[in-house]
Parts: sequence; structure tokens; C-alpha cells
Amino acid sequence: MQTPAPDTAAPSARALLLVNLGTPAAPTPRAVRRYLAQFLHDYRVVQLTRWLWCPLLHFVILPLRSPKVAHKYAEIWMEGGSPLAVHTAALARAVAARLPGWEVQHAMRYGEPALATVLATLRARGVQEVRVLPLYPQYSTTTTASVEDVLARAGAGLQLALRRDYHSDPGWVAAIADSIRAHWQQHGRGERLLLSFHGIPQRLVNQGDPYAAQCEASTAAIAQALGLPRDEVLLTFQSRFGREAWLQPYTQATLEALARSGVRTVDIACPGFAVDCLETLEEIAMQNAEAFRAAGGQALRYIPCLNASPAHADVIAALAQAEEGWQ
Ligand SMILES: C=CC1=C(C)c2cc3[nH]c(cc4nc(cc5[nH]c(cc1n2)c(C)c5CCC(=O)O)C(CCC(=O)O)=C4C)c(C)c3C=C
Ligand SMILES: [Fe+2]
Ligand SMILES: [Fe+2]
Repeated sequence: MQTPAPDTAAPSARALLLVNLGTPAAPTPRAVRRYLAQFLHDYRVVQLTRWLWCPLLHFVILPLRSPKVAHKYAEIWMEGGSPLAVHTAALARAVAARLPGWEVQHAMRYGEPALATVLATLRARGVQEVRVLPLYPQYSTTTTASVEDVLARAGAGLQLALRRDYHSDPGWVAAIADSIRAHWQQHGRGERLLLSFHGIPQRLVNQGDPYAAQCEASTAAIAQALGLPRDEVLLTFQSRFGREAWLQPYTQATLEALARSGVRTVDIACPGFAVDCLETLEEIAMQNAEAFRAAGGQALRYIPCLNASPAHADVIAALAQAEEGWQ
């Protein structure tokens, strides 16, 4: 890793570091392969012994998956890059505008800007106290704990504080509920409201990962903020990877069953994703919308993530300044 050049500008007393998953640098098989290789070598993400996993990954999964996934990225690519990168950077700028006196940066767990490099840059600039906020409202060993691994490896010399989750933070819940209400005001209300969260293997939940319980708690809080009984909001899990059972019910199977049962319109939001990305824009808004129509539905109406909206920036800035919740 390169040592960043010292910066002569006076450092802020403290920094806020927003961390997201990361994304390929380009919508090409080569860039996607590089990204997936880093992602899928993380033991937090795939818990298979290396001698079994590495041959499968290098000789089967990466060669086959990279071109297919690159094509999907190409369909959603924005002028400034991958949506996840564009929206995360914009969110960090919007939060910075609300936190004078703080240095606000963003980093990615996989790809660029790499978390370890950003930590080294902050250290070189003389920043001492860093509040690290992974942009995952719900804690999981597959995501948040993986960020913690890097902090443990690369955070020496910095006073680090971590916000582990914000799945039931009232400001965040209100912002999600408001975004759903705004969608209803603009498009009218669909016959069903579905909240789709990224899945994880059921095995990890059985081993104690609190992710599923936090998704349920978020769903209950959002339903309450909307003034709806809990059972009027469907909770499903998307983006299954591999063959083992993941958290259920699965989003696509649920949408197809709804369409087959005569439901014509479904509103769908993805509150586990801070910003729009491949899994929301391609999987939900394109692929699942097509599957819903193919099963007899009329319209799957996707409600965008909070992205760099003023409401989201307010929520993140308030979390950064909160006295409680940092460890
Ligand atoms: C929101 C939280 C996320 C959890 C939990 C999560 C778990 C998880 N993901 C994979 C495998 C893949 N995920 C991929 C994309 C992806 N995942 C998240 C978030 C969570 N993942 C985001 C925001 C994205 C989109 C990134 C982007 O560039 O837009 C991918 C890459 C795409 C693909 O090849 O399909 C993989 C692979 C596992 C295995 C896992 C838990 C074990
Ligand atoms: Fe390997
Ligand atoms: Fe994922």
C-alpha cells in the first residue's frame, strides 16, 4: 500500500467515515472480476475452506459470473460511474455540508476508495478521532463485521468509534416512511407494499447473526411509522448467492406468487440499502419487475433508496453527532 503524502492543511478535530460495500471500477468483465475476487475471498462473505473455495472461485465462478454481471452493471451505469459509487460520494458531500468542523470521507470495503487507504490518509493528515459509520442499517457478520476486521487491521494510531447499526433509529425510520409516502402521493398506492432486504444464508442466522431480527424490527418500525398494521407490509429477502438456503421468503418467488394470486400492482422499497446499486436498480427494478409481469402482474413500482437526499443526509449527520450509539 502507498503511504499518502502528508497534508499541510490544518486537520479537523474529528472525522466521519462513511463505509459502503464497494463496486467495480468499470462495467467490464475484467473490472467486475477484480471486484468479485476481492469480495468473494472475504471469509465473512463465504465461509468455505480455501482449498475447496479457491479452485471453484478462480476456475468456475469468476470466469462464468464476471461477464454476465458486467452486462448487468452496463445496464445501470451512470455518467459518473457505478450508481453505488456515485450516490455514496454524493451522500458524503451532502453530509459534509451539514457538519462544519468535521472531515467527512467515504470508503469502500471492496474496491476503491479502499477503507485501509482512507484510514491511512486520515492518519497522515493528523486526524485523531474517527467515527466510522458503515452504511448498513442492519448489522450482519457478512457486512458490518467485515468492516470491523479492516478497522482492527488498519486502524492503529486512530481513535476509532463504530456505529454498528441504525435499524430502528427513529430519524432513519421516519425518512424511509416519508419516502414511501412521497411515492404514494406521486403514483397512487399499489395493492401491496413489500420491503425487500438483501438476504444472507439462514445458517449464519442460526449461528447468531442478528441480521434477520433487525430486518424484522426495521419492517415493524416502518409499518408503524406509516400507520399500517405490521401484517400489511410484506418482508422478503433478495439477491441469493449459491445453493444453500438463504433467509426466506425470497423476493422474486413472493412477487410471482402475488401476481399469480391476482395482485396487479406492488410497491417495493429496499430499506437495507442506503443507496441504489446493482441489487436494487437491476435485480429489483428490472429483473424482478419483469418476473412479476411474466407471472401476470401489471406493475412493480420501485421506490428508490434514500441516496443523497436531504432527508438522508440529515439522518446520517444526526447519527454522526449523537452522544449515544458509538462504541
Ligand atoms: C445490504 C447488505 C448486504 C448484505 C447483507 C450482503 C450479503 C451478501 N452479499 C453476497 C454476494 C454478493 N452481493 C453482491 C452485491 C451487493 N451486495 C450488497 C449488499 C449486501 N450484501 C450491495 C449493496 C451490492 C451491490 C454492489 C454494487 O456494485 O452495486 C454481489 C455482486 C453482484 C453479483 O455478482 O451478483 C455478490 C456476489 C453474499 C454472498 C452475502 C452474504 C453472505
Ligand atoms: Fe483464491
Ligand atoms: Fe451482497
